[in-house]
Amino acid sequence: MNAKKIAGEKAADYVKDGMTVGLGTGSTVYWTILKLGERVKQGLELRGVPTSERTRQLAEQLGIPLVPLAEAEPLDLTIDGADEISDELDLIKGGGGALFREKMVALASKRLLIVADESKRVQRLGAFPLPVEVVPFAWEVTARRIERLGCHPRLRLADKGTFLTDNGNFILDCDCGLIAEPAVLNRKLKELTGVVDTGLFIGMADTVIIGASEGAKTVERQCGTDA
Ligand SMILES: O=C(CO)[C@H](O)[C@H](O)COP(=O)(O)O
Repeated sequence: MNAKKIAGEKAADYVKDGMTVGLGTGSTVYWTILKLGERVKQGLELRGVPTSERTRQLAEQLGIPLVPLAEAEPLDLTIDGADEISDELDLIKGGGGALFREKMVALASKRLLIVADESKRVQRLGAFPLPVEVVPFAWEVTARRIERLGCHPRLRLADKGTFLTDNGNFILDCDCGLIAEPAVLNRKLKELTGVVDTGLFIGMADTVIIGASEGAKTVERQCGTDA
């Protein structure tokens, strides 16, 4: 069976009546949103906060009531996918290009629940190129600054030209090698003018649900491991 589906559907069990929930982006949380759509049709009271235009469209098609982030804080829970999950439950996100809104919504939430298949678990982050959202103005200059931090940025392309985020920005996919100190790298990147945000989510995930054909495994953040 589809491991992403198993993890995604399991996460929907965490959503209780009356909750305000951040709805993540990607092919794993897709299954969560589908399940929530079914439950809303059966009477579940839920307010969703989408993390991308793609997710907004899906939720609207399913009849999930949506609310702008500015009117929703604090959210009870956000459910989202990830591109890499370390042993410390630090994450690389942004493979789908939604990292900025995903981070905004997750930071406004009491709890962040991540859904993924086993392939996303790593000992150390960095095999997956780190997505960094940058403003388009003189992006090459920002890329050069990132290069000086020891990363190799590559401009993300789409079918027709440069990939644009929902915020109208570019994504630089940065090969930084295996990242020894994710919090330090995150801080250095965020200090650069031109960088909007990075796909490093440090100390943010509370719970991870890993799907596998034999079922879903849940991993909770250990107290005291926050960055
Ligand atoms: O960060 C993301 C989008 O910006 C996604 O959550 C991440 O790419 C995982 O996606 P998928 O569940 O499709 O593997």
